[in-house]
Amino acid sequence: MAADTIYALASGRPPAAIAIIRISGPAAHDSARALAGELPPPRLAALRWLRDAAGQKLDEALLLRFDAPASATREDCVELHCHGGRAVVDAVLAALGATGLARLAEPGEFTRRALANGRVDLIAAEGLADLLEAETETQRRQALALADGTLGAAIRGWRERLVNLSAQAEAAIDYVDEEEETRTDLEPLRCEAEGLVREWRSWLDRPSAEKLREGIRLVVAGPPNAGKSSLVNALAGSERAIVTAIAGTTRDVIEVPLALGGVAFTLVDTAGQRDTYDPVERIGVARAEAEAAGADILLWLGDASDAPIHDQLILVAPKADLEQSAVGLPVSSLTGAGLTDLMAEVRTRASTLLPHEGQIALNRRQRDCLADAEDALASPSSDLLLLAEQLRATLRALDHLTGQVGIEDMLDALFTRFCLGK
Ligand SMILES: Nc1nc2c(ncn2[C@@H]2O[C@H](COP(=O)(O)OP(=O)(O)OP(=O)(O)O)[C@@H](O)[C@H]2O)c(=O)[nH]1
Ligand SMILES: [K+]
Ligand SMILES: [Mg+2]
Repeated sequence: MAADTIYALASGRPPAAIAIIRISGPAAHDSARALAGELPPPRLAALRWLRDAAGQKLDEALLLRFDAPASATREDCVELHCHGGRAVVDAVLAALGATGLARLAEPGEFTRRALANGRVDLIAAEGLADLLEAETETQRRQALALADGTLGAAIRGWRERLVNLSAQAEAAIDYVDEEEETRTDLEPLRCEAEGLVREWRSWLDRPSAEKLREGIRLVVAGPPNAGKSSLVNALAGSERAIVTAIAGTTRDVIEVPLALGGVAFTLVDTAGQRDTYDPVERIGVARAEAEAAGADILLWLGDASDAPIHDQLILVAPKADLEQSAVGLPVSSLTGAGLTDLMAEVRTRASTLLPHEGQIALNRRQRDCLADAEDALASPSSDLLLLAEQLRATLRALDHLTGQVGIEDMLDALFTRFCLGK
Protein backbone atom coordinates (compact mmCIF):
# COMPACT_ATOMS: atom_id res chain seq x y z
CA MET A 1 0.00 0.00 0.00
CA ALA A 2 1.65 3.22 -1.12
CA ALA A 3 1.11 5.78 1.61
CA ASP A 4 2.30 9.35 1.71
CA THR A 5 4.32 10.74 4.58
CA ILE A 6 2.62 12.43 7.50
CA TYR A 7 3.78 14.49 10.44
CA ALA A 8 2.16 15.94 13.53
CA LEU A 9 2.81 17.24 16.99
CA ALA A 10 2.43 14.10 19.11
CA SER A 11 2.76 15.65 22.55
CA GLY A 12 0.39 18.04 24.31
CA ARG A 13 -0.41 21.60 23.42
CA PRO A 14 2.55 23.99 23.72
CA PRO A 15 4.04 25.61 25.69
CA ALA A 16 5.62 22.65 27.45
CA ALA A 17 9.14 21.54 28.35
CA ILE A 18 9.40 19.23 25.36
CA ALA A 19 7.38 18.86 22.19
CA ILE A 20 7.52 15.62 20.23
CA ILE A 21 6.92 15.80 16.50
CA ARG A 22 6.38 12.50 14.75
CA ILE A 23 6.95 11.76 11.08
CA SER A 24 5.82 8.52 9.45
CA GLY A 25 5.89 7.25 5.89
CA PRO A 26 8.25 6.47 3.01
CA ALA A 27 9.75 9.99 3.03
CA ALA A 28 10.03 10.23 6.83
CA HIS A 29 13.81 9.91 6.78
CA ASP A 30 14.27 12.27 3.82
CA SER A 31 12.09 14.99 5.31
CA ALA A 32 13.92 14.72 8.65
CA ARG A 33 17.25 14.81 6.78
CA ALA A 34 16.13 18.03 5.07
CA LEU A 35 15.93 19.66 8.49
CA ALA A 36 18.56 17.83 10.53
CA GLY A 37 21.19 16.62 8.08
CA GLU A 38 22.60 13.13 8.59
CA LEU A 39 20.37 10.86 10.70
CA PRO A 40 21.66 8.66 13.55
CA PRO A 41 21.38 4.87 13.29
CA PRO A 42 17.92 3.45 14.15
CA ARG A 43 16.80 3.74 17.79
CA LEU A 44 19.82 5.76 18.90
CA ALA A 45 19.01 9.25 20.06
CA ALA A 46 21.19 12.05 18.65
CA LEU A 47 21.29 15.78 19.19
CA ARG A 48 20.82 17.72 15.95
CA TRP A 49 20.31 21.31 14.89
CA LEU A 50 17.12 21.69 12.91
CA ARG A 51 17.34 24.24 10.11
CA ASP A 52 14.84 25.59 7.61
CA ALA A 53 15.42 25.60 3.83
CA ALA A 54 17.40 28.84 4.09
CA GLY A 55 19.73 27.28 6.64
CA GLN A 56 18.34 29.29 9.53
CA LYS A 57 18.58 27.53 12.89
CA LEU A 58 15.14 26.59 14.26
CA ASP A 59 15.93 24.52 17.35
CA GLU A 60 18.36 22.00 18.74
CA ALA A 61 16.45 18.74 19.07
CA LEU A 62 16.86 15.14 20.10
CA LEU A 63 16.26 12.99 17.05
CA LEU A 64 15.14 9.36 16.97
CA ARG A 65 14.98 7.33 13.82
CA PHE A 66 13.01 4.11 13.32
CA ASP A 67 13.25 1.91 10.25
CA ALA A 68 10.23 0.04 8.87
CA PRO A 69 8.84 -2.30 10.02
CA ALA A 70 10.31 -1.82 13.52
CA SER A 71 8.25 1.25 14.34
CA ALA A 72 4.93 2.23 15.83
CA THR A 73 3.31 2.37 12.39
CA ARG A 74 5.51 -0.24 10.68
CA GLU A 75 6.61 2.58 8.35
CA ASP A 76 9.85 4.55 8.45
CA CYS A 77 9.46 6.98 11.34
CA VAL A 78 11.29 9.88 12.93
CA GLU A 79 10.66 11.58 16.24
CA LEU A 80 11.92 15.09 16.87
CA HIS A 81 12.05 16.03 20.55
CA CYS A 82 12.14 19.81 20.38
CA HIS A 83 11.89 22.57 22.93
CA GLY A 84 8.19 22.90 23.66
CA GLY A 85 7.62 26.58 22.93
CA ARG A 86 4.76 27.50 20.63
CA ALA A 87 6.98 29.37 18.16
CA VAL A 88 9.53 26.55 18.05
CA VAL A 89 6.85 23.96 17.34
CA ASP A 90 5.19 26.14 14.69
CA ALA A 91 8.53 26.79 12.97
CA VAL A 92 9.54 23.11 12.88
CA LEU A 93 6.11 22.03 11.61
CA ALA A 94 6.23 24.74 8.94
CA ALA A 95 9.74 23.68 7.87
CA LEU A 96 8.57 20.07 7.56
CA GLY A 97 5.64 21.18 5.41
CA ALA A 98 7.96 23.30 3.28
CA THR A 99 10.06 20.27 2.35
CA GLY A 100 7.12 19.18 0.19
CA LEU A 101 7.86 15.61 1.27
CA ALA A 102 5.25 15.28 3.98
CA ARG A 103 1.87 16.62 5.00
CA LEU A 104 0.15 17.28 8.31
CA ALA A 105 -1.53 14.13 9.66
CA GLU A 106 -5.26 13.77 10.24
CA PRO A 107 -6.34 13.03 13.83
CA GLY A 108 -5.62 9.40 14.68
CA GLU A 109 -3.81 8.82 11.39
CA PHE A 110 -0.71 7.29 12.99
CA THR A 111 -2.82 4.69 14.80
CA ARG A 112 -4.83 4.15 11.64
CA ARG A 113 -1.64 3.27 9.81
CA ALA A 114 -0.55 1.02 12.68
CA LEU A 115 -3.87 -0.77 12.27
CA ALA A 116 -3.69 -0.93 8.48
CA ASN A 117 -0.16 -2.34 8.67
CA GLY A 118 -1.08 -4.94 11.28
CA ARG A 119 1.00 -3.31 14.02
CA VAL A 120 -2.05 -3.24 16.31
CA ASP A 121 -5.44 -4.90 15.94
CA LEU A 122 -8.74 -3.10 16.19
CA ILE A 123 -9.16 -4.04 19.86
CA ALA A 124 -5.78 -2.59 20.77
CA ALA A 125 -6.52 0.55 18.73
CA GLU A 126 -9.80 0.97 20.59
CA GLY A 127 -8.00 0.48 23.89
CA LEU A 128 -5.46 3.10 22.88
CA ALA A 129 -8.25 5.57 22.12
CA ASP A 130 -9.87 4.81 25.48
CA LEU A 131 -6.54 5.19 27.24
CA LEU A 132 -6.09 8.68 25.84
CA GLU A 133 -9.57 9.59 27.05
CA ALA A 134 -9.45 7.88 30.44
CA GLU A 135 -10.28 10.24 33.27
CA THR A 136 -10.62 7.87 36.20
CA GLU A 137 -8.41 5.08 37.49
CA THR A 138 -11.00 2.44 36.62
CA GLN A 139 -11.23 3.75 33.07
CA ARG A 140 -7.45 3.70 32.72
CA ARG A 141 -7.17 0.06 33.80
CA GLN A 142 -10.03 -0.94 31.57
CA ALA A 143 -8.44 0.80 28.56
CA LEU A 144 -5.06 -0.73 29.29
CA ALA A 145 -6.56 -4.23 29.25
CA LEU A 146 -7.68 -3.52 25.67
CA ALA A 147 -4.51 -1.75 24.60
CA ASP A 148 -2.08 -4.30 26.03
CA GLY A 149 -3.89 -7.14 24.33
CA THR A 150 -5.60 -8.94 27.23
CA LEU A 151 -8.90 -8.94 25.39
CA GLY A 152 -7.13 -9.52 22.09
CA ALA A 153 -5.55 -12.67 23.57
CA ALA A 154 -8.95 -13.93 24.75
CA ILE A 155 -10.38 -13.39 21.28
CA ARG A 156 -7.43 -15.16 19.67
CA GLY A 157 -8.06 -18.09 22.00
CA TRP A 158 -11.70 -18.28 20.91
CA ARG A 159 -10.71 -17.90 17.30
CA GLU A 160 -8.23 -20.74 17.53
CA ARG A 161 -10.85 -23.06 18.98
CA LEU A 162 -13.30 -22.00 16.31
CA VAL A 163 -10.79 -22.42 13.49
CA ASN A 164 -10.06 -25.87 14.81
CA LEU A 165 -13.76 -26.77 14.88
CA SER A 166 -14.26 -25.33 11.43
CA ALA A 167 -11.32 -27.30 10.08
CA GLN A 168 -12.72 -30.51 11.57
CA ALA A 169 -16.10 -29.83 10.01
CA GLU A 170 -14.59 -29.04 6.60
CA ALA A 171 -12.46 -32.16 6.80
CA ALA A 172 -15.50 -34.25 7.69
CA ILE A 173 -17.30 -32.89 4.62
CA ASP A 174 -14.45 -34.05 2.40
CA TYR A 175 -14.54 -37.39 4.12
CA VAL A 176 -18.28 -37.82 3.52
CA ASP A 177 -17.71 -37.06 -0.18
CA GLU A 178 -15.30 -39.94 -0.45
CA GLU A 179 -16.98 -42.63 1.57
CA GLU A 180 -20.73 -42.10 1.49
CA GLU A 181 -21.35 -44.77 4.13
CA THR A 182 -19.32 -43.31 6.95
CA ARG A 183 -20.99 -40.74 9.20
CA THR A 184 -18.83 -38.50 11.33
CA ASP A 185 -19.98 -38.17 14.91
CA LEU A 186 -20.80 -34.46 15.26
CA GLU A 187 -21.58 -34.57 18.96
CA PRO A 188 -18.08 -33.58 20.19
CA LEU A 189 -18.03 -30.70 17.70
CA ARG A 190 -21.43 -29.43 18.79
CA CYS A 191 -20.47 -29.80 22.43
CA GLU A 192 -17.36 -27.69 21.95
CA ALA A 193 -19.38 -25.09 20.00
CA GLU A 194 -21.91 -24.90 22.83
CA GLY A 195 -19.06 -24.35 25.28
CA LEU A 196 -17.87 -21.35 23.27
CA VAL A 197 -21.38 -19.92 23.09
CA ARG A 198 -21.76 -20.25 26.87
CA GLU A 199 -18.49 -18.40 27.37
CA TRP A 200 -19.56 -15.59 25.05
CA ARG A 201 -22.90 -15.27 26.83
CA SER A 202 -21.11 -14.70 30.13
CA TRP A 203 -19.05 -11.94 28.47
CA LEU A 204 -22.18 -10.39 27.00
CA ASP A 205 -23.83 -10.49 30.44
CA ARG A 206 -21.12 -8.22 31.81
CA PRO A 207 -21.84 -4.52 32.15
CA SER A 208 -20.76 -2.57 29.09
CA ALA A 209 -17.58 -0.49 29.03
CA GLU A 210 -19.46 2.66 28.04
CA LYS A 211 -21.09 2.82 31.46
CA LEU A 212 -17.69 3.69 32.92
CA ARG A 213 -17.30 6.63 30.60
CA GLU A 214 -20.86 7.83 30.29
CA GLY A 215 -21.67 7.34 33.94
CA ILE A 216 -24.72 6.08 35.79
CA ARG A 217 -28.02 7.83 35.19
CA LEU A 218 -29.59 8.36 38.60
CA VAL A 219 -33.16 9.61 38.08
CA VAL A 220 -35.32 11.15 40.79
CA ALA A 221 -39.02 10.74 40.10
CA GLY A 222 -42.37 10.69 41.86
CA PRO A 223 -45.56 12.72 42.32
CA PRO A 224 -45.56 16.54 42.45
CA ASN A 225 -44.23 18.19 45.60
CA ALA A 226 -42.74 14.94 46.86
CA GLY A 227 -39.46 16.76 47.44
CA LYS A 228 -37.61 15.58 44.31
CA SER A 229 -35.88 18.86 43.50
CA SER A 230 -34.98 19.35 47.15
CA LEU A 231 -33.33 15.91 47.15
CA VAL A 232 -31.44 16.65 43.93
CA ASN A 233 -30.12 19.86 45.43
CA ALA A 234 -29.15 18.11 48.65
CA LEU A 235 -27.27 15.38 46.76
CA ALA A 236 -25.61 17.88 44.42
CA GLY A 237 -24.70 20.14 47.32
CA SER A 238 -25.97 23.21 45.48
CA GLU A 239 -29.26 24.79 44.49
CA ARG A 240 -29.47 23.40 40.99
CA ALA A 241 -33.24 23.00 40.75
CA ILE A 242 -36.02 25.43 41.73
CA VAL A 243 -37.86 24.42 44.87
CA THR A 244 -41.23 25.92 45.84
CA ALA A 245 -44.30 24.75 47.75
CA ILE A 246 -46.25 24.83 44.46
CA ALA A 247 -46.96 21.42 42.96
CA GLY A 248 -45.70 21.29 39.39
CA THR A 249 -42.67 23.54 39.90
CA THR A 250 -40.27 21.40 37.88
CA ARG A 251 -41.30 21.11 34.26
CA ASP A 252 -38.19 20.13 32.39
CA VAL A 253 -35.51 17.50 32.91
CA ILE A 254 -32.55 18.86 34.88
CA GLU A 255 -29.21 17.05 34.72
CA VAL A 256 -26.47 17.45 37.30
CA PRO A 257 -23.11 15.68 36.86
CA LEU A 258 -21.93 14.10 40.09
CA ALA A 259 -18.87 12.05 41.05
CA LEU A 260 -19.32 9.60 43.91
CA GLY A 261 -16.55 7.27 45.03
CA GLY A 262 -14.69 7.57 41.72
CA VAL A 263 -17.80 6.77 39.71
CA ALA A 264 -19.43 9.26 37.37
CA PHE A 265 -23.16 9.82 37.85
CA THR A 266 -25.68 12.02 36.13
CA LEU A 267 -28.29 13.06 38.65
CA VAL A 268 -31.60 13.80 36.94
CA ASP A 269 -34.50 15.83 38.34
CA THR A 270 -37.90 15.36 36.70
CA ALA A 271 -41.38 16.86 36.74
CA GLY A 272 -43.86 15.47 39.26
CA GLN A 273 -45.93 12.75 37.63
CA ARG A 274 -49.69 13.42 37.63
CA ASP A 275 -52.65 13.68 35.24
CA THR A 276 -52.96 17.24 34.08
CA TYR A 277 -54.58 19.32 31.33
CA ASP A 278 -51.77 21.88 31.31
CA PRO A 279 -50.09 21.23 27.94
CA VAL A 280 -46.67 22.33 29.16
CA GLU A 281 -46.80 20.18 32.26
CA ARG A 282 -48.00 17.22 30.19
CA ILE A 283 -44.82 17.39 28.13
CA GLY A 284 -42.83 17.54 31.36
CA VAL A 285 -44.64 14.48 32.71
CA ALA A 286 -44.03 12.56 29.48
CA ARG A 287 -40.33 13.40 29.75
CA ALA A 288 -40.30 12.38 33.39
CA GLU A 289 -41.81 9.01 32.51
CA ALA A 290 -39.28 8.47 29.74
CA GLU A 291 -36.40 9.39 32.08
CA ALA A 292 -37.69 6.99 34.75
CA ALA A 293 -37.92 4.19 32.20
CA GLY A 294 -34.38 4.86 30.91
CA ALA A 295 -32.81 5.29 34.35
CA ASP A 296 -29.91 3.12 35.44
CA ILE A 297 -31.05 3.65 39.01
CA LEU A 298 -34.45 5.12 39.86
CA LEU A 299 -35.14 6.94 43.11
CA TRP A 300 -38.92 6.87 43.54
CA LEU A 301 -40.33 9.37 46.02
CA GLY A 302 -43.90 8.15 46.12
CA ASP A 303 -46.19 5.25 46.94
CA ALA A 304 -44.67 1.89 46.17
CA SER A 305 -47.89 0.96 44.36
CA ASP A 306 -47.43 3.85 41.89
CA ALA A 307 -43.77 3.13 41.21
CA PRO A 308 -42.84 2.17 37.65
CA ILE A 309 -41.47 -1.33 37.21
CA HIS A 310 -37.67 -1.02 37.25
CA ASP A 311 -34.71 -3.36 37.90
CA GLN A 312 -32.91 -0.83 40.04
CA LEU A 313 -35.63 0.90 41.98
CA ILE A 314 -34.90 2.50 45.33
CA LEU A 315 -37.99 3.52 47.28
CA VAL A 316 -37.34 6.76 49.14
CA ALA A 317 -39.53 8.08 51.94
CA PRO A 318 -38.91 11.86 51.69
CA LYS A 319 -39.41 14.60 54.26
CA ALA A 320 -38.54 12.18 57.06
CA ASP A 321 -38.32 15.13 59.47
CA LEU A 322 -42.08 15.59 59.04
CA GLU A 323 -43.49 12.10 58.63
CA GLN A 324 -42.09 8.67 59.48
CA SER A 325 -44.93 6.53 58.24
CA ALA A 326 -44.05 6.01 54.57
CA VAL A 327 -42.25 2.88 53.35
CA GLY A 328 -38.81 3.24 51.84
CA LEU A 329 -35.50 4.71 52.89
CA PRO A 330 -36.29 7.67 55.16
CA VAL A 331 -34.53 10.82 53.94
CA SER A 332 -34.80 14.48 54.89
CA SER A 333 -33.38 16.98 52.44
CA LEU A 334 -33.99 19.65 55.06
CA THR A 335 -31.91 18.11 57.87
CA GLY A 336 -29.73 15.82 55.74
CA ALA A 337 -30.85 12.76 57.74
CA GLY A 338 -30.70 9.52 55.74
CA LEU A 339 -28.69 10.99 52.84
CA THR A 340 -25.59 8.94 53.69
CA ASP A 341 -27.57 5.71 53.79
CA LEU A 342 -29.26 6.59 50.53
CA MET A 343 -25.93 7.25 48.82
CA ALA A 344 -24.51 3.99 50.18
CA GLU A 345 -27.46 2.14 48.65
CA VAL A 346 -26.98 4.00 45.35
CA ARG A 347 -23.31 3.03 45.27
CA THR A 348 -24.11 -0.60 45.96
CA ARG A 349 -26.58 -0.65 43.09
CA ALA A 350 -24.13 1.20 40.84
CA SER A 351 -21.40 -1.37 41.46
CA THR A 352 -23.60 -4.08 39.92
CA LEU A 353 -24.00 -1.93 36.80
CA LEU A 354 -20.28 -1.33 36.27
CA PRO A 355 -17.52 -3.70 35.19
CA HIS A 356 -15.83 -5.25 38.23
CA GLU A 357 -12.27 -4.50 39.14
CA GLY A 358 -10.04 -6.57 36.90
CA GLN A 359 -12.91 -7.61 34.67
CA ILE A 360 -12.64 -6.62 31.03
CA ALA A 361 -15.80 -5.05 29.72
CA LEU A 362 -16.70 -4.91 26.05
CA ASN A 363 -17.66 -1.71 24.34
CA ARG A 364 -20.77 -1.44 22.19
CA ARG A 365 -19.07 -2.33 18.93
CA GLN A 366 -17.33 -5.32 20.50
CA ARG A 367 -20.58 -6.49 22.09
CA ASP A 368 -22.40 -6.24 18.76
CA CYS A 369 -19.75 -8.36 17.03
CA LEU A 370 -19.64 -10.92 19.82
CA ALA A 371 -23.44 -11.04 19.88
CA ASP A 372 -23.33 -11.78 16.12
CA ALA A 373 -20.88 -14.60 16.77
CA GLU A 374 -23.02 -15.92 19.60
CA ASP A 375 -26.09 -15.67 17.39
CA ALA A 376 -24.47 -17.52 14.50
CA LEU A 377 -23.56 -20.45 16.73
CA ALA A 378 -26.45 -20.28 19.22
CA SER A 379 -27.92 -23.62 18.17
CA PRO A 380 -25.21 -25.73 16.54
CA SER A 381 -26.79 -27.84 13.83
CA SER A 382 -26.58 -31.62 13.81
CA ASP A 383 -26.35 -31.45 10.04
CA LEU A 384 -22.71 -31.38 8.99
CA LEU A 385 -23.11 -28.94 6.08
CA LEU A 386 -25.21 -26.55 8.15
CA LEU A 387 -22.83 -26.76 11.08
CA ALA A 388 -19.86 -26.02 8.81
CA GLU A 389 -21.66 -22.94 7.47
CA GLN A 390 -22.57 -21.83 11.01
CA LEU A 391 -18.92 -22.11 12.00
CA ARG A 392 -17.85 -20.07 8.99
CA ALA A 393 -20.38 -17.35 9.83
CA THR A 394 -19.22 -17.33 13.45
CA LEU A 395 -15.61 -16.98 12.36
CA ARG A 396 -16.55 -14.02 10.17
CA ALA A 397 -18.31 -12.33 13.10
CA LEU A 398 -15.26 -12.89 15.31
CA ASP A 399 -13.00 -11.46 12.62
CA HIS A 400 -15.12 -8.36 12.50
CA LEU A 401 -14.48 -8.07 16.21
CA THR A 402 -10.72 -7.85 15.72
CA GLY A 403 -11.03 -6.00 12.44
CA GLN A 404 -9.33 -8.75 10.47
CA VAL A 405 -11.52 -10.57 8.03
CA GLY A 406 -10.40 -13.58 6.03
CA ILE A 407 -10.42 -17.33 6.23
CA GLU A 408 -6.78 -17.95 5.33
CA ASP A 409 -5.96 -19.11 8.85
CA MET A 410 -8.82 -21.55 8.71
CA LEU A 411 -7.52 -23.01 5.50
CA ASP A 412 -3.98 -23.22 6.92
CA ALA A 413 -5.27 -25.10 9.91
CA LEU A 414 -7.29 -27.35 7.68
CA PHE A 415 -4.34 -28.32 5.51
CA THR A 416 -1.74 -28.73 8.21
CA ARG A 417 -3.77 -30.55 10.85
CA PHE A 418 -6.19 -32.56 8.80
CA CYS A 419 -4.25 -33.63 5.82
CA LEU A 420 -6.19 -36.39 4.13
CA GLY A 421 -3.45 -37.13 1.67
CA LYS A 422 -5.13 -35.23 -1.17
N1 LIG B 1 -39.77 19.59 55.92
C1 LIG B 1 -39.31 19.27 54.75
N2 LIG B 1 -39.78 19.86 53.63
C2 LIG B 1 -39.32 19.49 52.45
C3 LIG B 1 -38.33 18.50 52.34
N3 LIG B 1 -38.05 18.35 51.03
C4 LIG B 1 -38.84 19.21 50.36
N4 LIG B 1 -39.61 19.90 51.19
C5 LIG B 1 -40.59 20.91 50.84
O1 LIG B 1 -41.56 20.34 49.97
C6 LIG B 1 -41.95 21.27 48.97
C7 LIG B 1 -41.75 20.70 47.59
O2 LIG B 1 -40.39 20.47 47.40
P1 LIG B 1 -39.78 20.27 45.93
O3 LIG B 1 -38.37 19.87 46.12
O4 LIG B 1 -40.06 21.45 45.11
O5 LIG B 1 -40.64 19.06 45.44
P2 LIG B 1 -40.71 18.46 43.96
O6 LIG B 1 -41.00 17.02 44.11
O7 LIG B 1 -39.49 18.81 43.20
O8 LIG B 1 -41.95 19.23 43.37
P3 LIG B 1 -42.38 19.41 41.83
O9 LIG B 1 -41.15 19.81 41.06
O10 LIG B 1 -43.38 20.48 41.90
O11 LIG B 1 -42.93 18.11 41.39
C8 LIG B 1 -41.12 22.51 49.21
O12 LIG B 1 -41.89 23.41 49.95
C9 LIG B 1 -39.96 22.01 50.03
O13 LIG B 1 -39.42 23.00 50.88
C10 LIG B 1 -37.84 17.90 53.53
O14 LIG B 1 -36.97 17.03 53.51
N5 LIG B 1 -38.37 18.32 54.70
K1 LIG C 1 -42.77 21.84 44.22
MG1 LIG D 1 -39.24 19.74 41.45
